[in-house]
Amino acid sequence: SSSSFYERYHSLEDIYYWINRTAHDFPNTVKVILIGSSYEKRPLYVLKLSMNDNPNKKAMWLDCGIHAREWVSPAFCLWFVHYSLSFHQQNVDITNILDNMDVYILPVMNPDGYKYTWTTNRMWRKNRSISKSSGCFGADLNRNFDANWCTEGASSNPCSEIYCGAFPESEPESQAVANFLRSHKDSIQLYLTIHSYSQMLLFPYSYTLEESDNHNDLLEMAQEAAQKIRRYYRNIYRYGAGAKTIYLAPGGSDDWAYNLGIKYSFTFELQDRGRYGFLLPPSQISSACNEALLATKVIALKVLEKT
Ligand SMILES: NCCCCC[C@@H](C[SeH])C(=O)O
Ligand SMILES: [Zn+2]
Ligand SMILES: [Zn+2]
Repeated sequence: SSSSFYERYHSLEDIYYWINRTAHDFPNTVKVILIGSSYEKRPLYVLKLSMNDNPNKKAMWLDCGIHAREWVSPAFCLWFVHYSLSFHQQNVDITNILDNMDVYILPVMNPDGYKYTWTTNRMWRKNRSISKSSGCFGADLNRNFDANWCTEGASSNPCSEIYCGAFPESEPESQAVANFLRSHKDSIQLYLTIHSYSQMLLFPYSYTLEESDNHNDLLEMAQEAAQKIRRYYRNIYRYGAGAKTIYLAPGGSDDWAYNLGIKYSFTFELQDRGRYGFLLPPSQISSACNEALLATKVIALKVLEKT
């Protein structure tokens, strides 16, 4: 049954097929937008979910697969699209969200890295650009954005797992996302970026211990989401500003989107807390994605209340 499709990890080719098949099957609500290409010239496809053409609708952004080895992340983007298309008009929460917000979904932000984890090195994190001087590959796309770029919590060593790149947006993948968000910043009110693992709901800032101006709003939203996950799924998610809750991490997509003006910006770290880590078994995809879906609903509904 189709539910088993969404409870498995899929190769990059399968995901590209799924993207085009979904747009073909739902021509009135799903559009494919090519926002750029990866270092190895693979397409960066964004799916736009739009349930109606209300003129002054706002939007939210959801990206997955920025880090190659975090396979449950793309699994959630597919899960979210399937759930939205299957339960719009049935589930009151997703109906409320989709009636009032378009959703831009980037299922695999780092296709070269994702492919590499399927063919060569399951634990690869970065993209696959090459630094001629060092002969090492890849920049950490979540350190490559123009937000306190390459300060403490990133490395200027191209062989490091947290290499910040040659300069901000030096990588085609982060440049494509930044360009799209810049050109849609007036309509996009919520930015979500999906990672694994450690079960955390994080918000700006990660590049400094300073609090963001709407820190209390963001804290309340993350807290409510974590409390709902605890109540409905009996699972524990920590929450808070990134620098304090996980570690200092400059050049992140969430901090950059926040400073661009997208004042509701979150990084989700999905299951688990280390037992399997990045190698989360497919049998846990549904629980991980249901938890992420609940957090997404709570936060998106609160954004609609507040704006
Ligand atoms: N923008 C930084 C949010 C906090 C760190 C998130 C993790 C996900 Se693997 C990281 O990029 O190291
Ligand atoms: Zn990550
Ligand atoms: Zn992580």
